[in-house]
Amino acid sequence: MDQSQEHSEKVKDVSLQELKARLAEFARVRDWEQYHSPRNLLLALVGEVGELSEIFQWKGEVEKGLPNWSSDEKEHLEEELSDVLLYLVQLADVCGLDLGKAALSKILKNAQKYPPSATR
Ligand SMILES: Nc1ccn([C@H]2C[C@H](O)[C@@H](COP(=O)(O)OP(=O)(O)OP(=O)(O)O)O2)c(=O)n1
Repeated sequence: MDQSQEHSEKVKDVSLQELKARLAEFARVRDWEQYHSPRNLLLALVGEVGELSEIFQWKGEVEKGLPNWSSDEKEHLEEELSDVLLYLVQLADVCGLDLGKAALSKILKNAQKYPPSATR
């Protein structure tokens, strides 16, 4: 079993708090906190959204579950999705916001704005 397989076996669920803490440590030990301003992180996030979009660019519509994609293509997609998530988590953190709490609260607001009966 290689290191990444071993890692994915061990990881059952991942919290935003854990990602936030690990990313803060990653930046701290490299002395990169000085670069991680809200604006810089936002630009990095947008750059990664661009890289994510490139994966789908020119492909036409893609079937859910990606049945025709190679494992390399799926791994590439996992990496770009992760980059977006990791910059998003860092952006919320340096803004002093609790992203998990905010997202749950937004889901509640969305449900009030779009009640199930109104969407049928
Ligand atoms: N100042 C930085 C630089 C990188 N990262 C982390 C967040 C992303 O998960 C990843 C981004 O690294 P790269 O800029 O090397 O981007 P890619 O991984 O997309 O590489 P490439 O652009 O060569 O495909 O590293 C970070 O937290 N802070």
